[in-house]
Amino acid sequence: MPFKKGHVTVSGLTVSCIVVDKTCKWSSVLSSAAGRVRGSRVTGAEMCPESEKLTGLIAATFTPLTPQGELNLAVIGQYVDYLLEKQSVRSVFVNGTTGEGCSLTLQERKQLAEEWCRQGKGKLDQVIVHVGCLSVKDSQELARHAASVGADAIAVISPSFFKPSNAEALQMFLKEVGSAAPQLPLYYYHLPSMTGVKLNVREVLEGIEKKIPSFRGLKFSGVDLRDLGQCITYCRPRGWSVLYGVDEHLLGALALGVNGAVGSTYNYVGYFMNRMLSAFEKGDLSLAQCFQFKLQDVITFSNSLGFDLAMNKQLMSLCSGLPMGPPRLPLLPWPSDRVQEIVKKLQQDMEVCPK
Ligand SMILES: CC(=O)N[C@@H]([C@@H](O)[C@H](O)[C@H](O)CO)[C@@H](O)CC(=O)C(=O)O
Repeated sequence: MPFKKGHVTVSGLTVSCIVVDKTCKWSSVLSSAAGRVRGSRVTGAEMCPESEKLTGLIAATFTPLTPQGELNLAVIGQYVDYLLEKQSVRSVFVNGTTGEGCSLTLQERKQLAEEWCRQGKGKLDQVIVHVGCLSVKDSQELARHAASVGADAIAVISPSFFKPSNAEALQMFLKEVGSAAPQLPLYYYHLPSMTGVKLNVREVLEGIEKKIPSFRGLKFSGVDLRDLGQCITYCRPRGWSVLYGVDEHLLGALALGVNGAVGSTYNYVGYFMNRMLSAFEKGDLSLAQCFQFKLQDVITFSNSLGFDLAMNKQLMSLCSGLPMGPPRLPLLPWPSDRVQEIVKKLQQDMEVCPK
């Protein structure tokens, strides 16, 4: 794929970027390669080829439940088509925080992973399955299963009840999980606000490729941009992906060089945030800022109403028209009129940036 090395001046700062040939699926400085063909495997510790990298917007998927609170797998097929056609989002992160993964049984997580891989085959670019559990044995079981159903990668969050006391302990945990699916790219999912595990991620990365040949990068859902920058410095020469997970901070992370983003809002404003990526790629910082500021307005407004996963899930149902159903206990649904207020705010804010 022909790349043109381009130089764009962004408010006096010269940003050298690879302008990917427009025929590429994601003509974005983020991807520097089209989404890879699904189903390829890790072949060893060599540098990750560009085409293998996880890039662009990745939707952290919600888990559809019936009104009785049971899995509603029948929705997944429509969900895949909705993401592709309405949001221009081509990859998913399944059973994560947004998916209430830690509130599901192992069996339910396996059923979801299998259904997303089945429905996404030939349609989605990447199906990443989150396999992290409090128990290393459970995580290994989910990793083995993810490999057996054709997932493209696995991600692992740190255990959060008994927490790793240092970077080495976390590396050992990740190594044990990765050993159950040595052919699958493995990503460490850093989410300190929920796990309480605040280990410096750059320290977790030190020498990890020697212990985990399948390690391929990070999903960084934290706000420590110094640590993020240090991680990018470590990952970039190895060809690994650094995916950012705080949607309302994404533009700052893009400036540091993240390869892509995983988040809940890309389920319903993915089309909008893709426009932010394109503006950033073209060096139109003021337009990119417009998109980011608008998402921040919406998140700030939502937070004032008590925004949590339950409200986010109801918001997804209203925005997409897909029946996401109730949250699982201990989360409780919110009054619908409160969620409607966010829909109204979204509609007002998300259409005001220049076309
Ligand atoms: C704590 C949390 O749920 N963070 C979200 C964000 O997308 C978050 O919903 C968004 O930034 C709005 O605050 C993601 O990082 C979670 C995620 O990627 C996942 O569901 O695995």
